[in-house]
Amino acid sequence: MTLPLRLGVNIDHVATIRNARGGLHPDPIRAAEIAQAAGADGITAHLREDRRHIIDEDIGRLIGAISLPLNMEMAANEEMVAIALRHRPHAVCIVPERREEVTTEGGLNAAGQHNHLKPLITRLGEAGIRVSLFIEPDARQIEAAIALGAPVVEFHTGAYAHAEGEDQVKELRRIAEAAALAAKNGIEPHAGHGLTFDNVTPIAAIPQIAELNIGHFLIGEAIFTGLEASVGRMRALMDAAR
Ligand SMILES: CC(=O)[C@@H](O)[C@H](O)COP(=O)(O)O
Ligand SMILES: NCC(=O)COP(=O)(O)O
Repeated sequence: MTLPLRLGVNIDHVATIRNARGGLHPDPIRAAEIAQAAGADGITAHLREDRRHIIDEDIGRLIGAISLPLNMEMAANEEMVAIALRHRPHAVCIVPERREEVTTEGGLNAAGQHNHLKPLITRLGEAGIRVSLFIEPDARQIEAAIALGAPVVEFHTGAYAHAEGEDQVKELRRIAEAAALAAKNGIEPHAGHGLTFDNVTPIAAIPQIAELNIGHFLIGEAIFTGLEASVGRMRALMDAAR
């Protein structure tokens, strides 16, 4: 059975441009509204510890302004859990963070942090927030997600996106096998990072994957064609892949 494939639009880098001058324009909330009108099924926003793009006020405003589910990406720490419990987004996705990183460079080491992650995941789940773990497409990390009781995992597609030729085929196979393993164990598989018009189709064609979270490329493309067209084209490519 092929599941419907949802598109989560990550609006982080609208905030990157806004923060470049410290003002209010461009407003990430306006971007979320346009993305919704263009076919997005959800909005993703990464509240990083260093607030390099999305800031705390954005989370509160997004929840008040949009009817789409908000997937708040966050590090696994008490500060972020408190913010999530205060705002109650539809979902959180726990991602690894290092201040010196340019972007999320790898997946969460769920297998090596069970005792740290388990209470956080439990508290968030008890608050009615759907918890996802941003992991590599790796059986050991999937087994850790099962042990942690995470209902969703999101596979880091960065290695796939940056690979070429046979290496990209191998990464695609890793993701497909990981999606099948997660689904077989009752975990809903998502995917994201580095996806573009040129590389999305094979990922979108993986039948078990229920959601793709895509941001940087769509915001960059929007500079040239507009956000509505950028999101609309990604939506069409994902639909055509199914
Ligand atoms: C987890 C992931 O791959 C992205 O959703 C994340 O938001 C990347 O971080 P930046 O948006 O800061 O590049
Ligand atoms: N979790 C992936 C995401 O939200 C967007 O990643 P990217 O498309 O900005 O690389």
